[in-house]
Amino acid sequence: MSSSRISKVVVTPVAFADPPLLNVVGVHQPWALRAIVELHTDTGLVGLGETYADETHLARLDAVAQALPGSDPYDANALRRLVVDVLGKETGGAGASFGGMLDVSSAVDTVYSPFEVACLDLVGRETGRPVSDLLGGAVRDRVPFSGYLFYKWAGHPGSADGGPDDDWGEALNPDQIVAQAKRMVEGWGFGSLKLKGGVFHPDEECAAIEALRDAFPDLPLRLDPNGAWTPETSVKVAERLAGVVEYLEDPTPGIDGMAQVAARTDVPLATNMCVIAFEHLKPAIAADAVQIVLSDHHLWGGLRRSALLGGITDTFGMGLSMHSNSHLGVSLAAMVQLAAATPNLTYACDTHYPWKTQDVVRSGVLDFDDGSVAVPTGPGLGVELDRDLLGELHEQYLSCGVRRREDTVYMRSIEPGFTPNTSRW
Ligand SMILES: O=C([O-])C(=O)C[C@H](O)[C@@H](O)C(=O)[O-]
Ligand SMILES: [Mg+2]
Repeated sequence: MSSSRISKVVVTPVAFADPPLLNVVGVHQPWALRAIVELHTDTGLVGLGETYADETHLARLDAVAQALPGSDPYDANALRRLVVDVLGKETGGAGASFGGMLDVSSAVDTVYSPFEVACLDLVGRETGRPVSDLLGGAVRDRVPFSGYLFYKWAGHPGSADGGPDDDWGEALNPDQIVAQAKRMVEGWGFGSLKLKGGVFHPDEECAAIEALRDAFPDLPLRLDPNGAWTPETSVKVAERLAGVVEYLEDPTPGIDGMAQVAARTDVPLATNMCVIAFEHLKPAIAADAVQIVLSDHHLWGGLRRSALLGGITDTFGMGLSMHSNSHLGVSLAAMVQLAAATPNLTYACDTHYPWKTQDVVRSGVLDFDDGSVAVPTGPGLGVELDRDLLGELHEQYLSCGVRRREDTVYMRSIEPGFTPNTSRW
């Protein structure tokens, strides 16, 4: 039994430069926000977690952080009770919204997650075991990721507080998407590709997928329009891309809509939008609405609950993939540890990692080779904070002015008439 207790909790909001990546609700702001959670113990250890940093979420993290000293990092059930209690007092059980695409009915899982990850990091450091061992043991020593392609502008248009322009250039047509994919494949070795759609008419996005198929005959492909299409259009796209994509991700919103599409196509449907909490699994499975669930430990309540999700998808014969949002190295390490210990991870995981140019962890641990990351075998998550970089990215948070993810608001500052493309086509 451990004698260590949590003695101090530090939550540091950070901002890092993010390119103008387009999606169904708008465009990424010049700065992406994350919060880095540090749990210090009275035995001198530090455990790490990473999560969203929208200001409402930050306030909830801070409330939990204040209540946490004295807690036992081994007692995940007590941690969850504490989060439920604190949020009950702070919010009366309100949900949370993360940038227009992800709304959750309860904030418990998203607030609990970075603390649970940091506790597992602590326990791993104390016992000398990698987090994958604490989740049941690694079943693979490398975790495959897919190259995440985005339509994008060449740079952030004339924003006074804009971040530095990126060197990816414009990607607004099939040729430019293929060029982006070549850079992803050549630079990181990805063995599968996902295109973020929901930006242009589905015919154009299908043409981009077909151009990718011609350019990369052997790579599995995915298209994710984040619910931009009606069920009718989704069926037409599925007919056109049958045999071309390994799955279509959230072609249309909602369990009912996805079920209508699933009934009329053999193309597997994946989701990180209509099944984002345990309560959604029963209706989705009953309606056979989705064949693949994208797990996400930030959203599903940490690593153990994500492992539980893996078990449920296995039980019901569903596929399992992994979702990402713009993130830094602590999240990547947690994703890698979880994926390492997930026997039925049937698809390469998503990651936004190639899109960022800054980090808070020391380099050299989480390198991509052949599109995959070697599972760290050292204690805990296997990554260390670089305190200079943490300080730098915190300064960027303080000065950048962004306080929540607002893709639609930012898009409207550039195209005032913009309305989200949800169910548009
Ligand atoms: O698979 C997904 O739906 C995502 O990756 C959601 C993200 O928010 C993505 O759309 C983005 O970064 O714009
Ligand atoms: Mg998705």
